[in-house]
Amino acid sequence: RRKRSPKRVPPGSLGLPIIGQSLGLLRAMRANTAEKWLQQRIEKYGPVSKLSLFGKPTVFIHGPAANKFIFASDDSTISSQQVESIRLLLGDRNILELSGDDHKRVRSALMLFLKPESLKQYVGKMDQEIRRHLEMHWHGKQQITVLPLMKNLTFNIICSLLFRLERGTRRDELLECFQKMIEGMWSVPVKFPFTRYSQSLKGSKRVQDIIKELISEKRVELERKTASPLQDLITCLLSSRSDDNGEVMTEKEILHNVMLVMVAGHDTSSIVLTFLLRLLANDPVVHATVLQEQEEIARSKSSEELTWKDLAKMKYTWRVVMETMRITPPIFGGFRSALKDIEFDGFLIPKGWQIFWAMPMTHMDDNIFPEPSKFDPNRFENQASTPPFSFVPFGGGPRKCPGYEFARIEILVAIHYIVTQFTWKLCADNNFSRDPMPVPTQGLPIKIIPRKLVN
Ligand code: HEM
Repeated sequence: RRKRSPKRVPPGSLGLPIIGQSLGLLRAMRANTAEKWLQQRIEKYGPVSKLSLFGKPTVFIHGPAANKFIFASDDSTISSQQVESIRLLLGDRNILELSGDDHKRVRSALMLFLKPESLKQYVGKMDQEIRRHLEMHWHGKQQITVLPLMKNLTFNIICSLLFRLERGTRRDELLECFQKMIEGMWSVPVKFPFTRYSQSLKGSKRVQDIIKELISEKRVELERKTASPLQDLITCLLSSRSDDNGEVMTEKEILHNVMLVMVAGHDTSSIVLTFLLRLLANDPVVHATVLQEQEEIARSKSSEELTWKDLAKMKYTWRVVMETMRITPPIFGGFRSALKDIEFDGFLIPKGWQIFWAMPMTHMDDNIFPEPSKFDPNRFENQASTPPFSFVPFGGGPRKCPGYEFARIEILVAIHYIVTQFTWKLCADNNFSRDPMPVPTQGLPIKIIPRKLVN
């Protein structure tokens, strides 16, 4: 009988105990040189290497096959893995913590509201929220800072669409506590009273209390039939029923998943919008083409508000959004955990080790996207030509972002009104750091000039 040779763990070094290579990676993220840092590893050790990150032995993998392995493997082989500090803030029954049937059940319930057929009817509501935002925060101003405003906008859209929580003192309080929670989310999880993390925990506690109140109120409204099941995400989750007519999600699961959706949906879209504005300021040709497409839509639209049909016409603008996410994906990468000994590319990933994947490694690969640093939205003209698992800003497989359509609608509606109502110029340099999401210098201050509206 042929003896199978034992597989070996990938080359590389685990570095110093506990610290490993964490500080090096974090430093590179902040200096926006993380891609270079990873490239140097690849040159030194090859495409698969071992290192130690955040106290755990880790295998770094990259490329389309690695993305496929991460996104398409079944969750008895590798599991999604969240940092303990974040689990404490969002709750242990949020979808990122779930696997197998639990994950499928909660995901299907979320999709009832987030699927395009449901969201179609809310384009008008998003439209109103965005126009109100521009009226309040842009008109009459000469200079604004984009990132905080976009965060405010996406938070308000989430409150209005997902919770039907309209403007007022409760929404203001929710925003205040939510911001407190977010500020310390990625800080060192030390729970002394004065640390950022303990402030974050306090914020999370108050956010959870407000969401619990909302859930109870909506439960009563549903019973009295003064609310409809599809009016917002919470009523949708409360109303979804299993085959035996039982509730699909427990109250705790509804709470923890509402917490997660608030975080997942607010940061990512606001960053895409911010980088889109930065890019349009830097590229007059792309800006002119987007403006032309949006002005044509403004001229031809049949009602005051944009409709689902109008969004379908924004083909070039969406390509610009995709190219923005290719060059600066809001999510740099992530971690999974090996649940058993696994082989990848001829190497052993031992049970219990982390697996680290990084999105920019395929987005900036010149074999997949020629001249990767060039901003060229037309590379997405024929989307079928992009190889599978190469362009993954929304992830892939069973955990692919369920908020894709929600994000598409809010980004397109926002950009429609911004380009047709304003021109703008950057006031700071073009640099950004990662924290771990990309953050432009000073939050991207811009000078704005209102345009004459087209008829
Ligand atoms: C441009 C905006 C967005 C980007 C780039 C984005 C990106 C991603 C990515 C890459 C993942 C997968 C992470 C992984 O596999 O480890 C993900 C998951 C997720 N996203 Fe998004 N997202 C965006 C907007 C949203 C919005 C608007 C919502 C909700 C309204 C949302 C809700 C979620 C949820 C719930 C998951 C977890 C899915 C699961 O584990 O099954 N995202 N997102």
